[in-house]
Amino acid sequence: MICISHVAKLGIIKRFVHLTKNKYLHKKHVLKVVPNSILPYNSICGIHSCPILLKRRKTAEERKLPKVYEISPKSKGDLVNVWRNITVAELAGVLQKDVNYVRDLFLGKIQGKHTPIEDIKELHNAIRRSGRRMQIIGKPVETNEKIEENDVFPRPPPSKSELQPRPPIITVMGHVDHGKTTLLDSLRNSRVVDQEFGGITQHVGAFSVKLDSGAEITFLDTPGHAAFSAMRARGANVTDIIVLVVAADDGVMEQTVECINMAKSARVPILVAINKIDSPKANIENAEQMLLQNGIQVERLGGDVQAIHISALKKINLDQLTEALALQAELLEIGSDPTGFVEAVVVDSRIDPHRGRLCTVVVQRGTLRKGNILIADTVMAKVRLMRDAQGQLLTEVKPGYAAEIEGWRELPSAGELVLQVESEKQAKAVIKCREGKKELEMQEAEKFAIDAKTQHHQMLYKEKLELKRRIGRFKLRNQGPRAPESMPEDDMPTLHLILKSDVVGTLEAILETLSTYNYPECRMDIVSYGVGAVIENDNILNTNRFHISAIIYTFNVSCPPILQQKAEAQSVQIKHHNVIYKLVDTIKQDMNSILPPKQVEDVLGEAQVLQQFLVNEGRKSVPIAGCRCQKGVLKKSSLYRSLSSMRHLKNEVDVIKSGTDCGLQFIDKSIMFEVGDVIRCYEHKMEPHIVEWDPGF
Ligand SMILES: Nc1nc2c(ncn2[C@@H]2O[C@H](COP(=O)(O)OP(=O)(O)OP(=O)(O)O)[C@@H](O)[C@H]2O)c(=O)[nH]1
Repeated sequence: MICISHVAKLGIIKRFVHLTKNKYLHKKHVLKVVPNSILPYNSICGIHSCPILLKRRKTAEERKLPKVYEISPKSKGDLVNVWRNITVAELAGVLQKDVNYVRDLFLGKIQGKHTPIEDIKELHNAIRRSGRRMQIIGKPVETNEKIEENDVFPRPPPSKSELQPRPPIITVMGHVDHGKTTLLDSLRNSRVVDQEFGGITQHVGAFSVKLDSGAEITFLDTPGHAAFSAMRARGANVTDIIVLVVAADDGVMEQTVECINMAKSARVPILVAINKIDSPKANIENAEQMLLQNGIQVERLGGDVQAIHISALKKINLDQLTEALALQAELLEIGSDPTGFVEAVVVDSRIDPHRGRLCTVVVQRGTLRKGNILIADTVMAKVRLMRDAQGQLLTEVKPGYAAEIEGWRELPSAGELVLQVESEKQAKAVIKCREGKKELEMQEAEKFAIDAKTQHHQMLYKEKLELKRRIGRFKLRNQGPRAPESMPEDDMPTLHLILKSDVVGTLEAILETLSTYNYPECRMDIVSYGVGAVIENDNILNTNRFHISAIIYTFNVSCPPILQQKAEAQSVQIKHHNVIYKLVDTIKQDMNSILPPKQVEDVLGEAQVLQQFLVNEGRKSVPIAGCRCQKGVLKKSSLYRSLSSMRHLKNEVDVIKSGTDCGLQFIDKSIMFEVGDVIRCYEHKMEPHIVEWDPGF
């Protein structure tokens, strides 16, 4: 035992502390040095008074390991309510601890925040580790109202008096290579197109252009298609006008038509830019005619869609295009309310290696400023910096303008609606509530999927049921005669039968037994079945309705004598039973009696090949099997019917008996023999056909 009284050499103490695994090392601690440990005894001796408290630090490995909570064998802690498939986040709520604490309780076996804990035993152990007890209850339903309470929504539309003019937001769309990027590039006066990999638009964002008139226009500098679809998919219609770029040398192409349809379904006005007019192959009339064929009638052809003929590359008529856009925007009376909480739409988001998460938004309402707390779906941002497309820092962003925002905790997706909230606390509450909503939606979707599956199963079940009914497998009190036309017209031997039983239960049991019948060579046709004595109708069925002769099988029911006589007169058989297996036997016999006899092979004898001889016949050598008859007899007339010669020694014989050697030659001379082959002699014979049916008893 050594008493530590002074910490002079921290390094030594650290090593010592590491050895002891004590949480704190204090001068009052009495420590034991294990012989042969890495700490030499002398290094501790001579240490004097120690006024400090040392906290043992975790090693890197220990830091990685989840905290271990012991399971208390007889936990008498608080009782907590949990439910099956409770998630880690939900359990954290129940235990009023954070998610990491809960993860530790599971010893790192469960990681995801929203992972449901399926293993009840694991859950039980984890709760015991927390010193509580658990009881399983049904999952508490969080009502929609409760969830809605914390969510935020866009404000109601502003009144006309609150509206102030704002730049129109333009999306440029068109077929691949028709010049969208070049147009945006020329409008912005930068060379985006040159920097693109393979010439395909990858740059994403939005920028505003100031016209000579002082008016401004904001262009969504994105592959119009993708941005537009993403925004539409999330219900955000950011675009005021679509510029449809059509290359004059190519005309309307597949994607041009798609864009027209998109614009129409979103009810966004179109302005056509017939591009590449500088190209020698340019055919403006043709392009306009093609547009007409696709429902876009330009002004020159008597319609109301403006078409500006431009060259994006040579910057021809670009002013005309922007002026036309400004004019159209004026006609549309585009305006917005720049006051109050910000409402915006995410145009794009990306991660910059130096600046972190960035997201370009177009402000639709309110004025965006540094420090604003924003929320997009379940992602929040505290606006740290705002820049325009040229990278200039902005102090505020008014409606109709775009800005790239820094300060996002995670990346929001394009098309998400961005809303300003009062504080980070409110943002967190909104996120929680939206996550709750999503979970509910997921549960709904799951429920929907389960319901759909159940319905599908029920449908299958009903179909099977119907099938069973048709083959007479299912219980029905009285199943009327089936339609005569439901019987296939073929020559297959068929036993037509009518069943009469005393009670439904027995009838059901008989039908169930009959349903096991599946011998393919004789059909069982249950014409009708029912409960009760044989009635006139059962009998008449045979002659009048079906022109078939069905046998009436009764089970524990009688047949009035008069009907019996009538049946006999009409050669209708009525067979009475009171034991099911006997009834089944009778049915089998009746089936056997209608089946024609079948041909079977009757093995007469077997011979084993001992040697193969090759005998010359004329110029050919033919094989002969030198055999010994081992079973029965070999008959020349029956053996394979292809035997050309059967000899004992040198004599041609007709029969070889068991134990006798012989030489066999087949008509088919290509048959070669090997020692050990078995040659079987058989005859065909006719046998009564016996139905194979195992009803299970
Ligand atoms: N002659 C001529 N060529 C043009 C004009 N505008 C674009 N181009 C050329 O057409 C090609 C395609 O132009 P882009 O601007 O990349 O076309 P895009 O529609 O953006 O293509 P994607 O990004 O692939 O959808 C490039 O080689 C441009 O130089 C024009 O006005 N005249």
